[in-house]
Amino acid sequence: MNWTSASRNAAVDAVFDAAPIVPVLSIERLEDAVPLARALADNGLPVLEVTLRTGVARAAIERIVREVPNAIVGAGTVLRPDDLRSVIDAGAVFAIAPGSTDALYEAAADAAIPFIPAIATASELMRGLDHGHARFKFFPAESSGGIAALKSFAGPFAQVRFCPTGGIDAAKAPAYLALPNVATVGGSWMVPKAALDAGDWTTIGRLAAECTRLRAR
Ligand SMILES: O=C(O)C(=O)C[C@H](O)[C@H](O)COP(=O)(O)O
Repeated sequence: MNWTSASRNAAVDAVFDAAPIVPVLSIERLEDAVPLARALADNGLPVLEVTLRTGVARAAIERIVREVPNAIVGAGTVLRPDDLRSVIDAGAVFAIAPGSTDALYEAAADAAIPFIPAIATASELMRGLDHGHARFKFFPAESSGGIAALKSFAGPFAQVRFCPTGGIDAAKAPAYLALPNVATVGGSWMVPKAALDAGDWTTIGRLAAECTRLRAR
């Protein structure tokens, strides 16, 4: 794919606009991947960020892609060009990073799937704009200025849309979603570790359903 700014923005917007909240997942046991993805996607959160923080992450992406057709599966914690290539092979439909590097921007320029870099400062954002990106994860959102920072970015960078992630929970998400430059919000609060460890898909499904009501404000 030879991305233009417009085609990349459109591809990322299709992901951003598919759900108000993006669960950020850290899957330790491969057998959890499909029931977890179903609990989320069947309760209104189809966009999933499966982080490459665990050994089974790529295999988890493959399984979810194969067995949960209503999920929109992306890979998170993509740090290097090799990560990008391997998640494309696994079937991820988007890739997202906690930051941004020249190496990743170069690898993303002709990658088969859209890449969503993260920024925390105006200068990082401007480097992304130079590479033709106008859709970013804002990470780590809460500790990088949160709502106030996003309001400040809206002035000079009116064309940019964000997915703030990092330190956000159900109580904080509505104020982010109310900002015109916030498309969707990432977070892990709907997958509490105790529920995941216990295979309590009912609780995770209920928390996911609650996320879909956060946009109604
Ligand atoms: O691993 C990555 O690529 C990340 O960007 C980190 C995650 O986005 C945050 O860990 C979000 O998690 P919470 O703060 O628990 O909601």
